[in-house]
Amino acid sequence: MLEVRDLSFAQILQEVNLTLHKGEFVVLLGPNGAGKTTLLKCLLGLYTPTRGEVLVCGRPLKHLTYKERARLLAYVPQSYHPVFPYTVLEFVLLGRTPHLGFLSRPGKRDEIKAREVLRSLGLEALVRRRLTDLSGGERQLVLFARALLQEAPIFLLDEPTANLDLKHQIEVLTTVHRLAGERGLTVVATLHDPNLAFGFADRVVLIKKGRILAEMNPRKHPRAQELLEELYEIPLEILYFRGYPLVSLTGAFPGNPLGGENHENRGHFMG
Ligand SMILES: Nc1ncnc2c1ncn2[C@@H]1O[C@H](COP(=O)(O)OP(=O)(O)OP(=O)(O)O)[C@@H](O)[C@H]1O
Repeated sequence: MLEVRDLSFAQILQEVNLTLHKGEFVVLLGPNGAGKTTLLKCLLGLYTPTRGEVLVCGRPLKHLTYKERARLLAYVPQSYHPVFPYTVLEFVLLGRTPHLGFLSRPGKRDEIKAREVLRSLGLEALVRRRLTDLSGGERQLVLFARALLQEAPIFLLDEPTANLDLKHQIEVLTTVHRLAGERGLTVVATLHDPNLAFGFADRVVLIKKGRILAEMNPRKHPRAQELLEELYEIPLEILYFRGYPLVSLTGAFPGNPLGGENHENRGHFMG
């Protein structure tokens, strides 16, 4: 569905190879500045790779028109600062643009779809509110709604849960996971919470200093702890609870006798 071949971008990304399948939910995990957003922007065609290429459904991304790209790829950016005071409904309807003819406007059916998507995310009360007046989390959900309305088969999400409370984090990731399963959507999301990544992703790709450090099966990986410690350069533990890996940082907390400089003793302290 989406293939990254030997991609380098400036000094930021080096020799990235990645194949993303239909219906797969892949999470990019890595420290600040690792290159995750840059990779998403290369996948979108906002940045042109210095080397290598991106293939979408077997076609080089650079050969696709902007409209073709918009039909295939939906993007939710990390942050969005609206300039125009669109209402939520007007803004979400912009997601239909790639499906409309030249100079045509969204019709009644588009509006019904938009309202359905907003309702499915519990946002019906916001329909007439101005985008400029929303909280960061509400705006994030509206961006997600606009991307859903685009009905693209590939979803690129940059920290989709960053401004959301626990309930909405779970709601967004559950929706994404469901859509990947039901509609065969291919999803690439960057996340900063490894526990959410392990809980929802089919595959976790670790990115460090612009390179892929490893790809992991999120449920079980023999070197999970070692790899995450290498990724974040902190001591941590992975505990398994009800079949899910949970990353614990207690070994690094101040006052923990087995933490900090003594973290080589970790693994013996589980209480
Ligand atoms: N337009 C740009 N010009 C120059 N350097 C850039 C540009 N965009 C990003 N960078 C640099 O590239 C590196 C990777 O940035 P990127 O935003 O891709 O990281 P990230 O993994 O998404 O980080 P975060 O988790 O903090 O969002 C950083 O060092 C950043 O400063």
